[in-house]
Amino acid sequence: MKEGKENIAKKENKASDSVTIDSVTIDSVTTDSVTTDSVTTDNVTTDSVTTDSVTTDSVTTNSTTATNNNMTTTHTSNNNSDKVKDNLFDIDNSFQEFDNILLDVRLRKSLLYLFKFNHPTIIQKKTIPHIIKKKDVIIHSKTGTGKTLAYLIPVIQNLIKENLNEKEYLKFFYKCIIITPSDELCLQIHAVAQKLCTYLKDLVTVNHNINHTFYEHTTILITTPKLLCDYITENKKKHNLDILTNLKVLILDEADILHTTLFEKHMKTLMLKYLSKNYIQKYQIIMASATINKSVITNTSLFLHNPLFLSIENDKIEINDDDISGKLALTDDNTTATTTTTTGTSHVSTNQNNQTNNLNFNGKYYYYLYETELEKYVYLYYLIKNNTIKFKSL
Ligand SMILES: Nc1ncnc2c1ncn2[C@@H]1O[C@H](COP(=O)(O)OP(=O)(O)OP(=O)(O)O)[C@@H](O)[C@H]1O
Repeated sequence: MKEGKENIAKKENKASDSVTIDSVTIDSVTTDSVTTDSVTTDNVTTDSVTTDSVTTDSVTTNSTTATNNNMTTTHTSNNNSDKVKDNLFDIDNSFQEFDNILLDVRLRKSLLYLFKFNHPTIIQKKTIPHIIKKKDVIIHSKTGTGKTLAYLIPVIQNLIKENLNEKEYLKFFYKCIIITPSDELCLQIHAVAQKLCTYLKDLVTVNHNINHTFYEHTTILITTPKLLCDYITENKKKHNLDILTNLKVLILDEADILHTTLFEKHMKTLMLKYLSKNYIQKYQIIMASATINKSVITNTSLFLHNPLFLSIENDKIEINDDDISGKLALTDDNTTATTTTTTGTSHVSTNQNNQTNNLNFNGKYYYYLYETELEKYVYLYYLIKNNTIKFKSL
């Protein structure tokens, strides 16, 4: 599937090649609850970035000028935060390009200069405003539609805001944990998050604990269910340290796979013992998945707080804790349609259109039909595990 994803990226890059980004002028950047007077960012490689007037809910930035490796932002506080907060995004009209959404300048810079992405995909457009408002969401869209950035962009934006005023030792102590089924996926997500945080090294740091090579604390930790369980226990035992005390966002990527029996033991421990919704503090939960079925929603109701179901296929559907099964019929139909009967049949297709905005899927994909969900995931797990299929697939 990586092949397909790279093609999407290449296509989008091609489109953005025609846009000159030597000099960017930002008219409006929004940051709330910032009381810092001065924020300095280094490692900026832009030729010239100038922000003329930056208006924020609780902050008005008078001047932001970045030249080569030196960018300084000056903020002045204002108290009107809550009203404006709800209008962070004009969801219907203006959120067509990353260039005109209200993101931190350093985040936008990495999107425009490093990723060379100008436009959000449909699922990103749909998701980002809700995550930025700290809602629990379930992101449901086909593989390769940009779910990773759909949650990373708003989560990192929120972490930037939080960390501007944060005590130094709390900035880098596990504010966000991303759980995903395999080491390979951890590394892939890590690479994307790392790139997105290129200009934010003093505010938001990212790491994974694959191969247990990771001993330093970071703002974002990317991990698997087993590694996370081990890491929590190890820290408790050895250092009497609860690594979940500072948690603000929990993300389950490939949530459908995480809820198969393959991961049952560790997911149950995490959900019932460490991360249940009765856990001491409330944190935001985001789930991303290409297929959502009944068991996923039932299991996650253990710890989701009034989630929004955001899907490309269906319009936004509200799922309340006490109304889960009713809503499920909707998504269940979609899911079963793609996983029906004929055992062992395989297909190869090329040049399929997907549903993202102006993006076409040009790679190859293969699919096999199995009788049960479990067989499908077991098969897939071993394909990924043995590196037969690199990167992700569904
Ligand atoms: N806004 C964008 N513009 C152009 N390309 C994008 C954009 N967002 C993501 N992409 C590219 O699309 C590809 C697929 O993205 P991603 O891996 O996040 O999809 P996904 O929906 O998470 O897939 P999966 O279900 O396999 O996790 C990647 O190569 C990514 O770089």
